[in-house]
Amino acid sequence: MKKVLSIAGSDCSGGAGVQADLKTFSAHGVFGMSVIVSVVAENTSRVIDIQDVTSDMIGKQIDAVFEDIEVDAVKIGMLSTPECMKAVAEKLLKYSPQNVVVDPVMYAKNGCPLMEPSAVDTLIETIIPLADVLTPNIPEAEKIADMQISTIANMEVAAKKIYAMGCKAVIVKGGHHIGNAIDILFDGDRVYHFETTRIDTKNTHGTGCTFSSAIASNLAKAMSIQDAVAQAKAYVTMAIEHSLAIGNGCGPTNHFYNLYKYGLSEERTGNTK
Ligand SMILES: Nc1ncnc2c1ncn2[C@@H]1O[C@H](COP(=O)(O)OP(=O)(O)OP(=O)(O)O)[C@@H](O)[C@H]1O
Ligand SMILES: Cc1ncc(CO)c(N)n1
Repeated sequence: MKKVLSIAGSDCSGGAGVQADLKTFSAHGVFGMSVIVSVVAENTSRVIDIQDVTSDMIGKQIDAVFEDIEVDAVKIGMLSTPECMKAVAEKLLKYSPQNVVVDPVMYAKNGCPLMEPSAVDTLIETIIPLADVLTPNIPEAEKIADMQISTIANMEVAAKKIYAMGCKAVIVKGGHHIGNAIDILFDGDRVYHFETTRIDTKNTHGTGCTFSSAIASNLAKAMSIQDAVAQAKAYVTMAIEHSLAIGNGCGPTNHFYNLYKYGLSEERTGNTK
C-alpha cells in the first residue's frame, strides 16, 4: 500500500486540515500519516484560536515518520509562522521525499487568517522551492505573486510567476472566481485548464485540503501530474456535490460518497501489500 504523509494543522471540527487529509487518503486507498504543525480551535463558522506546536516537536514528528516508514508522497498544508515553515523545510531538505504537494493555506473558507501575513516571504524562500506541486487559491496566488487576479488570463500569469519561484508545477484554483470552477495548471511547459460547472453550495470547507491530498495520493500511485490533477478535480467535485450541511457555517466535503461510489478495488489502491 502506498503511504502518504500530511504535514498540516488540526481542524477539530473535522472538515479541513489534517482531518480532511486523512479522510481523503483513506478514500484513495493509501495509508495516511500526519504531522501536526498547529492545533486550531475552529469550526464551520470561525477560527477561535491557533496554538502552534514547537519547532522541536514538529521536527521530531517528521523524524519519527521518516526513520521508520518509506513515504510515497507528502502533502503540506497550514504553516502559520516562519518558525513552522523553517522547521518543516529543514526536515524536507534532510529527507528529500518524492511527490511533495504544498497547499499554501492563508485563510479558512470563512475568511479567518491561518497564516501570519508577514510569513509570505519565508513561504516563498523556504517552502515553495520544495514543492513538486503548489496549489494556491486565488487570494493566496495574489499574495504570493503580488498581483491582482480577476480573469482567467490573470490566473495564468500568476501561475507562471509563481512557477518561477522554484516549484515544479503550480495550480491556481478557481474556487474563489465566478462562473465555472476552473483550475489552471502550469508545469513549466504548458498551461492546462481543468473545468467543471460551479456547484451552488456554501458547504466548501476543506475543499483545498481535499484537492491537494487527492493530488498527493494520486502522485503516490505514480500518476503523471496532469492525470493526478484531473482525477483529484473529479474527486473534489464529487466531494462538494455531496457536501454535508454540518454546522452553521460552511459545511465540509463528503469523502464517504467517493468511497462508496468507487469502492476499494485492487486497481484503485495500486497494490495490496
Ligand atoms: N462551488 C464549487 N463548485 C465546484 N468546484 C469548486 C467549488 N468551490 C471550489 N471548487 C473546486 O474545489 C477545489 C479547491 O478550490 P478552492 O479555491 O475552493 O480551494 P481553497 O480556497 O484553498 O479551499 P479551503 O481553503 O476551503 O480548503 C478546486 O478544484 C476548485 O475549482
Ligand atoms: C487546520 C486548517 N487547515 C486548512 C484550512 C483551510 O481550509 C483550515 N480551515 N484549517
